Amino acid sequence: MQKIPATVITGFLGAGKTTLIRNLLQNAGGRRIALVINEFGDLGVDGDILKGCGVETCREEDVVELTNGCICCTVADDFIPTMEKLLERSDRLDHIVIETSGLALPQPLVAAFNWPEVKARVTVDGVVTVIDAAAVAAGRFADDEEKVRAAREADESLDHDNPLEELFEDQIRAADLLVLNKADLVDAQTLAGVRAKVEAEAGRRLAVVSSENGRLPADVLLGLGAGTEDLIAGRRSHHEIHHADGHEHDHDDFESFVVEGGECASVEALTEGLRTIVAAHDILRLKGFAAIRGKPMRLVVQAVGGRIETYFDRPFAPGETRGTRLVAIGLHDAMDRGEAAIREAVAALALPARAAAE
Ligand SMILES: Nc1nc2c(ncn2[C@@H]2O[C@H](COP(=O)(O)OP(=O)(O)OP(=O)(O)O)[C@@H](O)[C@H]2O)c(=O)[nH]1
Repeated sequence: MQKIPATVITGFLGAGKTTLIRNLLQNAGGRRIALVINEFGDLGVDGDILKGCGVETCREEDVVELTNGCICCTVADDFIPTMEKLLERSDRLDHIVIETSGLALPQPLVAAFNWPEVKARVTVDGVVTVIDAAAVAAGRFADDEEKVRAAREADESLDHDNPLEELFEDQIRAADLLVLNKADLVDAQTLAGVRAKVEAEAGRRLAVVSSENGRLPADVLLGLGAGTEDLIAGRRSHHEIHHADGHEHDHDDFESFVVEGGECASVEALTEGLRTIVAAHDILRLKGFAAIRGKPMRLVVQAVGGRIETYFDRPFAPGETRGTRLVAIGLHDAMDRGEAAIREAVAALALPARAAAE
């Protein structure tokens, strides 16, 4: 029996994984693709967006959402049973695509393909790591070396591990293909610099392509034939190197919560308000849905750092609450400190209830 190929799409929060998958589904050339989507945070935004993308070959039953924690930590409880269920109808599947959460370490997930139940039937076609070229160029994943040096001088015992930097490096190390996405936001020279940086980080030769909005032919993303489950032991993460004692990997460094508010006056008012909130509280990622007075459609809201995008995707369903629901993700300390203020500020963006009802 031929094994079903599975592609793991990974990359940091907001790098463009869902956008790339959406494009892939629209250009799948008739392939029947099942999607497994894992998100950090309790709001299934990516699944909701992909289910609503209107691609005929992507049926609702082919999209499985895993929102019960980060996929790399719930492999046994969630991922293996999900794969087994998908395989029950494998005769109708050409490919499986797995979108990890932006905070996942790909290594434990890929290693899970060596579990006998899965290994007999599926092979990892490749790990595709999506990189936000603009964020790399802006230094989001690198420490300010001057600051680190000063902090170390002040306290020699300081254990330097920037969680963003580590995750970024681990996701690159796991890759068979690197996608330098958001190429539209940087110039050619900057893109070349980003490429050199990630190639150096990978420490081995691997394919690198650039993209705008994840637009790449399906043949570039699928059919790598890497068999990554057999290679992953040689691509160890920082975590595996530092915690060989079996210490559980968790996501203590990051935190997420869902914030809610009422209808807003306009897209501009909402966007400006959110921009201020994101900056004031160092929110890394904010995404979800909102309602604008007088507009029957639901507004999708996507913030990656200070860059905010919105679009209306579908009418509110009868009985569906018209309001703002956003998942906010950031470093644990910043989010803990800011939670009450963030909730209050998002709630304050809404029109007074009476005006909203008018
Ligand atoms: N300018 C620009 N924006 C992009 C590009 N790719 C994605 N985006 C935007 O970046 C934001 C995040 O994109 P997503 O595809 O949701 O990113 P993600 O990696 O799935 O995010 P998480 O699942 O939250 O980790 C959205 O507003 C996208 O429209 C690109 O190539 N250029």
